[in-house]
Amino acid sequence: MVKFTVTKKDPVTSARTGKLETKHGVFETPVFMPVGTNATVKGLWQEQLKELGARIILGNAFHLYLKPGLEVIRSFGGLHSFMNWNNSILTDSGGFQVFSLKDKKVLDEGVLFKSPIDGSKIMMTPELSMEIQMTLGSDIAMAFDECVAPELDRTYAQESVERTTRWAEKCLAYHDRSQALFGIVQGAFYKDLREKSAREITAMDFDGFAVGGLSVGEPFEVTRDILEFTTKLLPEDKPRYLMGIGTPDMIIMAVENGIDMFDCVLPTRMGRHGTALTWSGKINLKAARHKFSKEPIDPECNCKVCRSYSKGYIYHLFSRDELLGKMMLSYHNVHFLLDFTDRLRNAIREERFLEFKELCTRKQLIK
Ligand SMILES: CNc1nc2cc3c(cc2[nH]1)N=C(N)NC3
Repeated sequence: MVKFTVTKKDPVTSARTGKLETKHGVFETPVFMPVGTNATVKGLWQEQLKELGARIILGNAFHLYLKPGLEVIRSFGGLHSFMNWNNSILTDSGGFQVFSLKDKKVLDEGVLFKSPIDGSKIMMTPELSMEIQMTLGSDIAMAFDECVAPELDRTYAQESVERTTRWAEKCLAYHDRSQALFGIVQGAFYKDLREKSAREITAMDFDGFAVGGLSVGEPFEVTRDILEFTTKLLPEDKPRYLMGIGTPDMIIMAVENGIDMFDCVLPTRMGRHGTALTWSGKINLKAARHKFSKEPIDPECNCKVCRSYSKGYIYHLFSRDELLGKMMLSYHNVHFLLDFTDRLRNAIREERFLEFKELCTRKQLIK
């Protein structure tokens, strides 16, 4: 179970702060959740995540079911002890991952696909997704949903919303509620389908609600328009989670519309490719202009990397494709987003949300 309370509402926008309690601790929202797909946030040790202040991370039912598999996870007594992480974990249901596979068959009882690991045939059903997440023992599990490519026609999008609703009912029927269970609202970019999905999903007894199917390459204005419309249809007293976002402009837009939780692979993925998030925008540490730089990545950042290492040194590490460069940027980027979210939360608490948004615009952190 999770206990969620709204602690402060912004007087002008739908932004709010809250407190979310799981059996692995209490943390404040809005909260950024680093993604740890294969039981690791790539490039960081659990101790580093802790020192950065990460209070909840993501795991993934699909990936962990394929490897190491339920037998291993069960023998360790669940994901927390397997990876020695005793803060909170939210596990995604596999909905998004399965739909990213090219050769799959969507049936009413679930999705038939070939394991990308050994080619074996697997039928991922709502029940199996629940079984996996209960075995993982995460604090928050996600319903098994169908994520459709936005360009699919409206007819298919409607069928998909109906399937997601039926699968949500099956998840609730099967789940033993030993962990919190969140529903996911779909509907692509059709407001009437978003309304239908939100009405059907929020009528069910979920502990929180996610908005799925956004930030999949659509223009920022489309994301904002659909998000603003959909979030207003979600209950105020339960956590609202926008899946898969994590750049400053998306975070500000999501929180302004009343979102409490968000996750993204970007900080570590960008880190591995040499891009650093800073308070004056992104910089590419593979660019030769940094070769002689004695400066930190970001003079406004107080993370361990910025306190001890220069851009010239990190440029060198990337020029030799050294592991340490990737690890340092991953560390810095996760710190940046956690720190950004902390400052955003404080701004809401002190009724300075729009001022903070204005500051981010001036710094060209957001459009
Ligand atoms: C852009 N990234 C992203 N969008 C998502 C959307 C979803 C998701 C994960 C995502 N990650 N997981 C689901 N179970 N459904 C919707």
